[in-house]
Amino acid sequence: MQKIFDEVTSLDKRCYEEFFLTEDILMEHASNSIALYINQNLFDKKSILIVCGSGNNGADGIALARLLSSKFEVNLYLANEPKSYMAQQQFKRVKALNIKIIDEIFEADIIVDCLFGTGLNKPLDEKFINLINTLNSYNSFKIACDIPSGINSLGQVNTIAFESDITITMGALKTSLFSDVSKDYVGEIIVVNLGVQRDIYEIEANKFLLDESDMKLPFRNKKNSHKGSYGHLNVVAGCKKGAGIIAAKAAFGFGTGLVSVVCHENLDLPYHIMQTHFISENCSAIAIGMGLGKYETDEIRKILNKPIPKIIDADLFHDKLICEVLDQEIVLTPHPKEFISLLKLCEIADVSIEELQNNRFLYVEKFCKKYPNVVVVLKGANVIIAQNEKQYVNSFGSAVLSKGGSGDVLSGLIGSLLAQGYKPLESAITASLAHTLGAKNYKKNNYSLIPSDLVEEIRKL
Ligand SMILES: NC(=O)C1=CN([C@@H]2O[C@H](COP(=O)(O)OP(=O)(O)OC[C@H]3O[C@@H](n4cnc5c(N)ncnc54)[C@H](OP(=O)(O)O)[C@@H]3O)[C@@H](O)[C@H]2O)[C@@H](O)CC1
Ligand SMILES: [K+]
Repeated sequence: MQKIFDEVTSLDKRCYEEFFLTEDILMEHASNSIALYINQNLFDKKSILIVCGSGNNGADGIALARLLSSKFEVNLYLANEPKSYMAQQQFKRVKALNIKIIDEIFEADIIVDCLFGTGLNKPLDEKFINLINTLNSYNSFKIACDIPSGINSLGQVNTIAFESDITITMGALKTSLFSDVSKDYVGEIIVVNLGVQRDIYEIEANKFLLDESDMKLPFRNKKNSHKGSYGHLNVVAGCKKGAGIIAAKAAFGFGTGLVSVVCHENLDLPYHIMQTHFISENCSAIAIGMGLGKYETDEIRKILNKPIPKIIDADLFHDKLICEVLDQEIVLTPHPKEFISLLKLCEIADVSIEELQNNRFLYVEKFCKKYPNVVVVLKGANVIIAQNEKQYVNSFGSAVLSKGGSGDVLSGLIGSLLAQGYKPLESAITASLAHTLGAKNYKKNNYSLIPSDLVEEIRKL
């Protein structure tokens, strides 16, 4: 996994003060890294439009123009006068080299967006909205320098942002690149060094970007084992029984030895899934909430109070009952609408979905501060998995998963690992990664996935 930082100004400052690097050295590495990417990956292109703002993001772009000027047809556009010290220095250098500065933008093979980076500090005015709109309309290969212009430090987009194919970000990953809103703008994200290796540039962090290697699939090491060695998951089914059945099938395919659906009515289940009317004697984990609908509160309370690992989903996030069990080390898998209900029930915040989506990391942090034992999996374009002070981002998700039933598969996967004895946090991380990477492997198209396809792909991981 890779560290993510809310801000990097203090990390840049540490480079000056502790490693005696200058702003100029850092910037030369920043601009050189973009030049290197273009030289190595886009050498067949001819023209480049570099669009610069007045601060150091703009300065990166002006330096880039100097580095690429003899190899490409470079068109440098300064949207505002260079204002920061480094922007003025870089400007002096390109002027001395007679590099072409254009007054009007036009489409080029490559666009590099150097309008605003970490310094965006107010909403864009009409001039910049129009400029970014025009850039977005071009059919060029689009590179964002550090951060797509228009995304602020909290990962919010006020009106518009640059839609990049790739974001080359300086020094370390930033939280703002992983808001749900940012997902439509950042493209592929590449981190480059600023004169010291990344592990030296970076300090301790509480946020992490998950990599594929963080998925620890439940491979079996014991040769002398039987089905009981791999746990017994009980999935509590409610009114919408399909949800529980989808979860049960996913859990079975993910390695749990035995899976039973708990339901008072007789169900038509696949032959390998069992049915029980009450929680099984040897139950090693419970999945509850999905499709629950109307239920007998006392019965659910009794189940929730059993000292057995649990994954809780869906309808229970709208019931005060949930607050009674938040001291347990349980896994909760709310989507944004369910999470705002949970925040309200727990008297943490009464906010709209928009407010939550604009500040996902913040509200997860507030929740985990109050309930440090709970593992939260906040669904979204970038899933946040959190416990206590640590937050993990799974950015492998895609629109393929935006379907009824996808969440039930996830609950089943988490329940499966809990039943097999994995810890709640590791269960949530591996299950979430398997869920999104399985969906990524579904190659037919991005609209037709059904839960059984997803389970099939996950079984092949
Ligand atoms: N520090 C380092 O060592 C290194 C830094 N590096 C690079 O520096 C970047 C950060 O630079 P930065 O701090 O100068 O901020 P930046 O993003 O250029 O924006 C500030 C400028 O924009 C203006 N402005 C803001 N909002 C606006 C708006 N809505 N509409 C209009 N104008 C607006 C603002 O104007 P002002 O507020 O002063 O009026 C100011 O002039 C960072 O992302 C990375 O790319 C790398 O080279 C590595 C080494
Ligand atoms: K930018």
